[in-house]
Amino acid sequence: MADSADHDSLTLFASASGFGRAAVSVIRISGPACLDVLKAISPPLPIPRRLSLRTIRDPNSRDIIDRGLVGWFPGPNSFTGEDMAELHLHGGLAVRTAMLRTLARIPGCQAAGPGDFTRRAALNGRLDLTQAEGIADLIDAETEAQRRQALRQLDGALGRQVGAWRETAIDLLARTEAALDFSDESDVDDEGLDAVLARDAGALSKQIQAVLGDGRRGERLREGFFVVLAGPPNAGKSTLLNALAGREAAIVSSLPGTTRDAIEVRCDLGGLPVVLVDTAGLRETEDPVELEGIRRTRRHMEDADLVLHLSPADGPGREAAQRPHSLAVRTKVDLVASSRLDDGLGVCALSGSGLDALLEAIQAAAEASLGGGEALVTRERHRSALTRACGHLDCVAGGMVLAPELMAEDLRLAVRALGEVAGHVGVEEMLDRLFAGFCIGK
Ligand SMILES: Nc1nc2c(c(=O)[nH]1)N(C=O)[C@@H](CNc1ccc(C(=O)N[C@@H](CCC(=O)O)C(=O)O)cc1)CN2
Ligand SMILES: Nc1nc2c(ncn2[C@@H]2O[C@H](COP(=O)(O)OP(=O)(O)OP(=O)(O)O)[C@@H](O)[C@H]2O)c(=O)[nH]1
Ligand SMILES: [Mg+2]
Repeated sequence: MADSADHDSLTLFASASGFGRAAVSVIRISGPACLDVLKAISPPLPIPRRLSLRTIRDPNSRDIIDRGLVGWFPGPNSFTGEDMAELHLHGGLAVRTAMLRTLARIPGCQAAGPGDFTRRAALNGRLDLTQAEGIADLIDAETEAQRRQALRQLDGALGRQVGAWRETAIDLLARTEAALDFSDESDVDDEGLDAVLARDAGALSKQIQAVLGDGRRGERLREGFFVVLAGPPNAGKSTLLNALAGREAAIVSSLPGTTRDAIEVRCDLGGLPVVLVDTAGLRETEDPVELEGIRRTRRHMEDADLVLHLSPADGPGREAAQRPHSLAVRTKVDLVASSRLDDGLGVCALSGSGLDALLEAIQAAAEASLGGGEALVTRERHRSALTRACGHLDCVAGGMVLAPELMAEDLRLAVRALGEVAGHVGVEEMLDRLFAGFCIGK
């Protein structure tokens, strides 16, 4: 965080393309010194918003750093709203290091922290807080459904909806305050106004609650659908995880009690983010390490969106599904004659037989949980602010008994809670929290 109220005079720079080796790396610069920096390192100044090939030099030594493409984006029509520049360099480690060092030596320039560019965009009114979150989610999106949801939020879908609710609440507040102002004028009949306000507040609360009643799909799509592989030691949990992941993520052995720590593998099932968790086999044991592993298994099973109960086909009968969100799966079906297999899910992780049907079943469960329409609420932050707003609106809605002053206060608190979502209030603090999870250069 290089920014605070009086730091806008600083010009920030950072690699916008990470720190690995690549064909091209992009360095972004934003702030009042941009124009002078470009004139000093890569004259002449390019035509605005058109990448131009330039020799880029250290302004003091005149040493050539690289020959690259330079972009000049004068404010206020830039991503941050400030003057901005981009240097598209060869993507080598030494090139980037030399460039960043050179920029750091230019007076008024400072290396940006995580999220600093987006923070400036938000503080300059180019984005609201929900759109800034959309950017963070878009960068983190690993699957198609996550990408679409993030893009929708970046496009302002949540911000617009909450903005409209806030306008409605402001309107209710204005009507209440008008009634308060005129209440001592005996000829103004505000009899019945309370009832109308209560009804309108209740209607607004219902609208918000309808959106909140989405089964947390938006939040869960960001987190992923958690599938826990559970069952007795040696059931073949780790072998199945590896087969599903397509790599040797977990250690497999014929010794029961091999897996102790939970092992997570992220995958993409039909565009949905699924996290497979291999766990320690459940059994009675004295081994303190294994006991801890089993304790963790139980915790993972409680938190899971879906539990696969694995049991070897050559062992005792199929376990009945213990919870609604669980599936019984027989493993090692190669060990028994096919005539002895029941109709349920069965896999042989060694040959891959049955894996497609299992993946289909997992995908169907993930679709039932995460799919089914576009969620607006994507973070607990949104949910808690909207829930608070509903609480205040419901006080007004249920409130023939409330004094108009108290109605006004509840409406004010509802407006405030709704304002938090897009960052009309408390924006600095929210930005700090959000950008703690951002990457540098964004
Ligand atoms: N090279 C490069 N690619 C990039 C970005 C970038 O900053 N640089 N982006 C960075 O996130 C994303 C694109 N987002 C952007 C959003 C707004 C503006 C911008 O200049 N907006 C101005 C002018 C718009 C116009 O001319 O149509 C504005 O909104 O006023 C640029 C990029 C992804 N790709
Ligand atoms: N024949 C056959 N053997 C299997 C199959 N899947 C796993 N095995 C074997 O079963 C043994 C146990 O496999 P693991 O995957 O380590 O079992 P686990 O459930 O993870 O066991 P713990 O981590 O100890 O709880 C290993 O020797 C595997 O090679 C299968 O489909 N068929
Ligand atoms: Mg194991």
